[in-house]
Amino acid sequence: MAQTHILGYPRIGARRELKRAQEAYWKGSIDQQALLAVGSQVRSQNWRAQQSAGLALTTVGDFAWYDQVLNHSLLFGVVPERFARGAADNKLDQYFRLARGRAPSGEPVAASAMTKWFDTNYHYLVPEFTADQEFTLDPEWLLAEVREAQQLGHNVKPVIIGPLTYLWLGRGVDNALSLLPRLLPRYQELLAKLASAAAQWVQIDEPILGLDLPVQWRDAFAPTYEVLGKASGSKLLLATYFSPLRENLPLAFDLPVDGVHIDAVRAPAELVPAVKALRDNQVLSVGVINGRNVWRTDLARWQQQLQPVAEKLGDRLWLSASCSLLHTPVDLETETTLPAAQKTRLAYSRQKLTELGSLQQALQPGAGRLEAVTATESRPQAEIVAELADTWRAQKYPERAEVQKHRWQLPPLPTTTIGSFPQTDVLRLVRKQFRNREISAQDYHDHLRAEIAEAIRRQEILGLDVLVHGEAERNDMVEYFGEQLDGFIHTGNGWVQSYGSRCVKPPIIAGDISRPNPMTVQWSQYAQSLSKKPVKGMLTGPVTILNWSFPREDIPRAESCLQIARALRQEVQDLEAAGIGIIQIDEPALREGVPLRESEHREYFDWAVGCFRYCCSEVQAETQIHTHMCYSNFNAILDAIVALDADVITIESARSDLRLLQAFAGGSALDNQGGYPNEIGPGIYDIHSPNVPERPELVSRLRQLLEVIPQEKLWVNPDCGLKTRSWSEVGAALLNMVEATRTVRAEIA
Ligand SMILES: Nc1nc2c(c(=O)[nH]1)N[C@@H](CNc1ccc(C(=O)N[C@@H](CCC(=O)N[C@@H](CCC(=O)N[C@@H](CCC(=O)O)C(=O)O)C(=O)O)C(=O)O)cc1)CN2
Ligand code: MET
Ligand SMILES: [Zn+2]
Repeated sequence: MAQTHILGYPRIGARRELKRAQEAYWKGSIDQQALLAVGSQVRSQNWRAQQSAGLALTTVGDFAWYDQVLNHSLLFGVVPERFARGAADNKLDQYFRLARGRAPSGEPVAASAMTKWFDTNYHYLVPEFTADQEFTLDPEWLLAEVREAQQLGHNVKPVIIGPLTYLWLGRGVDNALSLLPRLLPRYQELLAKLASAAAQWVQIDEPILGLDLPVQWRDAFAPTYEVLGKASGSKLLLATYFSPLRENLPLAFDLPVDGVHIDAVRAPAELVPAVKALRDNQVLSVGVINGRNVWRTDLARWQQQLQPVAEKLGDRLWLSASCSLLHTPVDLETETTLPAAQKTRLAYSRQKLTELGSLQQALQPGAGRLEAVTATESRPQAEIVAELADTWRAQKYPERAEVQKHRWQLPPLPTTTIGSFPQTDVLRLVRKQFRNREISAQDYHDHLRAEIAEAIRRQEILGLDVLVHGEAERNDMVEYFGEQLDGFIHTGNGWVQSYGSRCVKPPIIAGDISRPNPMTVQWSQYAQSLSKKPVKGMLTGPVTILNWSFPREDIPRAESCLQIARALRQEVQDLEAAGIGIIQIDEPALREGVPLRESEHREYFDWAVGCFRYCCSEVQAETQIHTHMCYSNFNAILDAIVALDADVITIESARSDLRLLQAFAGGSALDNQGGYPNEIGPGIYDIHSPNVPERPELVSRLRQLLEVIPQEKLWVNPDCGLKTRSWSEVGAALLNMVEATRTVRAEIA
């Protein structure tokens, strides 16, 4: 009989218990003991969910106080100098300082860099290596969790990130692979410890096997796993996900491991080759339940496809979700307000465990045929791309720039912000009261207007040049639009971890999308009425709305993206007609939607970039279009960014070096690119940390920027929106930013 297991489970808790406990601990309102207790509760609930769904193994090691990659940095002693002080007495606080730059004990320090986990909206903390990096093993946390689960009666399968993926994720050395000989012995020791803790199986994740790997990285797999296979007293399950294995498929199955997991949702065509490549003593774990979406699985389809595999492999077939369930919400049972008709179509993490059991039953000899779902017809992607062929604005940038310069009369180095201002406790509370019908729509709207007026007043006092309304009306930049548009389901408790304690509630695209009413016009218009300075209209772009929602599975993503773009184009036109002359269309998720395999990039950019341009293809030359992106690492997609043809782009750059900006500035000897031809606002300070930037450091940052970017193209702004910060931090930081800009303006006048 086929066995069942999962690669990982969400750790936020069914009601975001962990988030609340973390934040309370950081604020000082609960002590460490209380935080530890909540973590332990979440773990035992997760394990019980797996056990009671009949899974053969319980996955342990997927829990983290902040991030699973950071767990590994502590596991292997990858702790940069600046965090080492004061560590001995409080390990958890050291961990939080690495993650966020501060903790209840110890001095504030610059936090580790954060970046996207493959093509997801989850962020991990980047390991910081040095050329003389030493690795030490500190397995106590992991071993304690293994013991904790065993004491609760679980058949434990620990999960760790494999050495090659871990090194791949890090920064700080030119060739991280050169560190492998020093890291590998620590993995050997760890595997020995897990085996003596009686782990029969260990899951070792190597998702980089789904990437276009440089040859030296591919070549490193065989010798690495030769060593690990021998060292391990446990059986090893090599887990891959998010992408087809393609040329790495034979490589993966040839490794001396006892099983391989493939993502059959992202790579259905690899099921047959995987069965062929499987060696006699290996198990094949097939991820058929989608770990990246919330729709119920078409089990009939998998019953049919897996029947012959199940007959051939017997208990060497393992059934699983495609990837860790970290990326789906926890439990559909906590949704109390969703209509039954919607609820029956959905499966969150807990329901996915049940689906595994149902599929297992359906693959038993003599099981009845499951009822098939009828597929909807959809038009081919080529037709969509054809519809997007001509979306360029009537005038080219140089011509537009002239008109816009004349219209706005901005000072050199114009200052602005990215859109959101602090979402205060009061604001969230008022929104909650409105949602629970404790206050009227009128009262809620009055409150929002007061928030907007306050944001405008503060910006006027600070002396910023291009203002924003502050996004007070938005719970989230994607969820808000999902609620305004037809075709989306919005959930009450569909939370997914984004980073640390921060979660998002992605809306679900359930049908064709359209815009019944203007979505932002009244707020922007009100804000503009309060100031003579331009106030930017603020929209989330079509690609970001798509990528940060749960998509339909019955039509191509490009089709939904175009539907969203049509709705946004109407909104853009309405904003322009209401006198909003600068409109920002954020596309922070353009980057993460890029397929992991380069061969698929072209097709993605054709429709993604086309959809963005479609939103603004009708506006007047004098209307200035801005866009915004975060999470640096833009070099590889600069051509696509240029093709968006926005008049101004603001990007995150404070934590990255000038190499990034050289690419934007052009003339980089490395790739010989022409750079970004329009205006650009590289973020001059990091908004993810509570630390306030000092004026002298901002002045020198601006001087550096002027060395690579021409003065007439340079804007001044923070890295990203300010919603997660407090007003006291924001006021102090922006004042320093404006003052630093004045200093530098005087120098160039
Ligand atoms: N979708 C998305 N992805 C993104 C970003 C983003 O902004 N949106 N930014 C980047 C970084 N990621 C981020 C992700 C989340 C948050 C964030 O602030 N999340 C908030 C939730 C935002 C939200 O929806 N807030 C709701 C309130 C939800 C809530 O918790 N309400 C309480 C009541 C209010 C309270 O006590 O706080 C409750 O229901 O119990 C609102 O404003 O209405 C959080 O986890 O705390 C920030 C950045 C990349 N990916
Ligand atoms: N306009 C948005 C904001 O300021 C852009 C955020 S990008 C994650 O919050
Ligand atoms: Zn941003």
